[in-house]
Amino acid sequence: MLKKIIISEFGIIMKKEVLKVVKIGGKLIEDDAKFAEFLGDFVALKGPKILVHGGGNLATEITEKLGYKTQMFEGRRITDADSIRVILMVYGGVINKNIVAKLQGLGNNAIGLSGADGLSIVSKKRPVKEVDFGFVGDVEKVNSEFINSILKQNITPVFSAISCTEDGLLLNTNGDSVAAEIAKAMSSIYETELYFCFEKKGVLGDAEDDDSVIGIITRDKYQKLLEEKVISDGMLPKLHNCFQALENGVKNIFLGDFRLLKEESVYTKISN
Ligand SMILES: Nc1ncnc2c1ncn2[C@@H]1O[C@H](COP(=O)(O)OP(=O)(O)O)[C@@H](O)[C@H]1O
Ligand SMILES: CC(=O)N[C@@H](CCC(=O)OP(=O)(O)O)C(=O)O
Repeated sequence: MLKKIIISEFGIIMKKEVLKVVKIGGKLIEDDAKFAEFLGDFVALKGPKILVHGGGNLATEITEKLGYKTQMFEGRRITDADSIRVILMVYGGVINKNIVAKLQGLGNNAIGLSGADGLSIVSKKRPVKEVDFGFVGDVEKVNSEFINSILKQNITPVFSAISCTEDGLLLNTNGDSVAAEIAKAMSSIYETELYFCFEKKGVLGDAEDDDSVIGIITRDKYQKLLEEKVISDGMLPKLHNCFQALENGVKNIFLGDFRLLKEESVYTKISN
């Protein structure tokens, strides 16, 4: 058990157990060698852990093969009635089940979930403002007690980027948002750490230079990066989610590539 123990002059204070919430992006899932290395490191993590996966790339590929168009706006997919069917098949089906099976093969018991399972991630359809996102949800509630009941059985929950309304409507939800909302909700029970594993070694100061990783991003730095337009596309919701999580109880947040779970990896840390 990874519990932090602090010895003060008044005796021993037991701190909350550490929970790691790890998000893996769709592009990494498709790279067999990198994904295998990532899964090995994930399985080796001690203590309770949760895996959240994306799959945007594969969803785009299948959608286009079927002759439908893909439209993104500020890093989020505009999801019409045809797209949501593909999303459910790809995220909830082939990707989620393959990851769970791979974890089982590595001796790590796991269970694949969408937000509808145990009504674990409740969302609301994104209101139509400047853009109508269609079947896209914003998370409103995470059922932390249900998720904890799985962790307590030593089973790793593996979440796809699918949420569900109270009325039973399945909605596509940005995977980074799902991870951040789970981490926020679990912070009432655990000391929570959030890891975003994606294509790059961290947040880059220069999009052309893969080695220009910014070590620490504070809120002030984040505002500057936004103003200077150093961040774009999928990095916009990713960093927005990071600061939301930091302000809502998540202790530590890291962004990096498939090696992020290794001790010696290069990464960006999000800080106040
Ligand atoms: N400053 C930046 N540093 C790193 N990546 C950036 C930056 N600005 C934009 N990006 C883009 O954001 C992408 C990460 O977002 P996204 O594709 O949604 O990740 P994920 O693979 O987790 O889904 C990177 O692959 C990169 O193309
Ligand atoms: C609403 C929305 O944008 N949902 C995302 C969910 C998948 C995801 O986040 O996948 P990656 O992590 O691989 O980008 C999408 O459909 O692309």
